[in-house]
This record gives sequence, structure tokens and C-alpha cells, in this order.
Amino acid sequence: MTARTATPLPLEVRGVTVRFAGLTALDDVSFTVAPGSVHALIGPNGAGKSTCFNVLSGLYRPTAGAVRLGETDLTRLAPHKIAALGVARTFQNIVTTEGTVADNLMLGRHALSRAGYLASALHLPRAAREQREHLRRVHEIAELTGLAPHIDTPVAVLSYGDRKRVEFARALCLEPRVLLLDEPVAGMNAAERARTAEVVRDVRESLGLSVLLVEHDMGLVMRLADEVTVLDFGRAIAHGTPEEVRRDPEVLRAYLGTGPAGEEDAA
Ligand SMILES: Nc1ncnc2c1ncn2[C@@H]1O[C@H](COP(=O)(O)OP(=O)(O)OP(=O)(O)O)[C@@H](O)[C@H]1O
Repeated sequence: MTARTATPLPLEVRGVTVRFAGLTALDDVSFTVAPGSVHALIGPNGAGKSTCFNVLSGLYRPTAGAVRLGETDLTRLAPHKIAALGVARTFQNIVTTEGTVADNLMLGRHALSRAGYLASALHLPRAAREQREHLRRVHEIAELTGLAPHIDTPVAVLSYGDRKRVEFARALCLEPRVLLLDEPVAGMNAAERARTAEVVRDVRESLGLSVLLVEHDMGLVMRLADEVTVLDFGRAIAHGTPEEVRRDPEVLRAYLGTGPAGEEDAA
């Protein structure tokens, strides 16, 4: 069972437009998440960040434009197909509440299972072998994300930060090439935020995958991202390194009154 993460591919967003009955939530947005990079998508409330994530993960169909992973066109594929092709996501809100950490991570492996439901149900040898392999990988991912001490703990009794990390680890269990993280530190305390930043950095380095991050915590964005795309009223108004975008006059205007992005919130 080889990890797919060895071959990262660029995720290209080209001219994506999304309209909802009279409102243009995304207007001809283009950017590329370079292989192996951490790319942040930032912007004020209502700028179109979640809409963009929903297009990338197949929950919304764009009115125009295309999304490609390497040579593969993802633009109108169903969410499970996009996930199977290597683009996994987490959600802002925690969806995991039942079972142990191991149970939840095994659910993440389910989409990769080749033996099939019937073989598993009948306990055929191939299915049992696959199951052991999945469990081994689940332990590795738990180790990588700092969840190893909690592997047999029910998710419901974990701290908020650990539960958010279970979501993250579960997405990693799909062996993604690109991981879409929707506000990974929202609601976390300072220690949990720092820990999560460390985990994202470690995972990117050891698995070589690309990360696209939507996050309001500018301190985290400035520390983690290689590249930033700034959305405002559905338009991409700036691209560049964190240092470049925080000095960009258009970005400062979009965040009017907050000063250079990142200076007031270096958590
Ligand atoms: N399903 C929908 N139907 C109608 N309008 C929508 C829908 N989803 C989003 N919008 C609108 O599209 C615009 C962009 O919203 P979106 O949630 O993508 O912004 P955001 O940058 O993620 O904001 P936030 O930081 O507050 O989460 C907003 O004006 C929003 O009201």
C-alpha cells in the first residue's frame, strides 16, 4: 500500500466564477498551489474563501472556469471522486464525535480499501491483510499528528484541539496529494494553535504533500505559508509571499483599519 504523497502535483484554479442568484461569490479567480507548498487563501468575511473550498472539493459547481490536479480535470466531479484522486479536506466544524481515534482514522482509510465491502464482511484473507496494513498506516499517521497517545481514546473525551487534529489526521488517511484545511486553528487556544502549526509543517515535510489553507489567524498564515492568495468580494486581489501581500496596498485597503496584515495578531 504505497503512499500517494510521493508524487505531489500542482492544483490549478483557472478563471473560477461562482454565481448565486445575482451574487458573484467568486469572480474569475485563478491561482496555483505549487507541489509541496503551503498556500494560504485569505480575505475578509464574505470574500469567497469557503465558496472556493467548496468548488475545489466538489460541493459547488462553478459557473465558469476549471480546477485541475496535474493533468486531471476535477471541475464537476463528485466530492468522493475528487477525494479519491488525491484532494482531501477538513471542515471548519468538527464532524467527528463517535468511536475512538483509531476508529475514525480507519474510516478515513475506507475510501482506499480495495478488498471491498463483501470481502471484508466475509473476513476473506485478502481483506484481513488489507485491514492490518490500514491499521499500521493509521498508527503511523497518529504518530505524525501527535495523536499516538490517544489512539484508543474515544474522540468525545478529547480536548477541542485534539479533536480538530483527528479531523486533520483522518483527511491524511486518504493519502492526499493536496490537503485543504478549512480554518484548522479556529477556536483553539494559543498552545493548541502552535502545536497544530508544528504538525502541519511536519506533515508537509515528511509526506511532501501540498496544503491549501483558509485561516483568519494571520500570525499562523504568515508563519506557515509559502504563498498567499488574497480574495476580496470574490476577486483575487493579490498573490505573493506573506511578506509581499502584507505590504500590498490593495490588501491593506481590503483589511481597512487593521494595519499591515499579521502585525496585530501574531499568535
Ligand atoms: N450557498 C450560497 N447561496 C447564496 N450565497 C452564498 C452561498 N454561499 C456563500 N454565499 C455568499 O457568497 C459570498 C462569499 O461567501 P463565503 O462563505 O465563500 O465567504 P468567506 O470568505 O468564506 O467568508 P467567512 O470568512 O466569513 O467564512 C458571501 O456573500 C456569501 O453570503
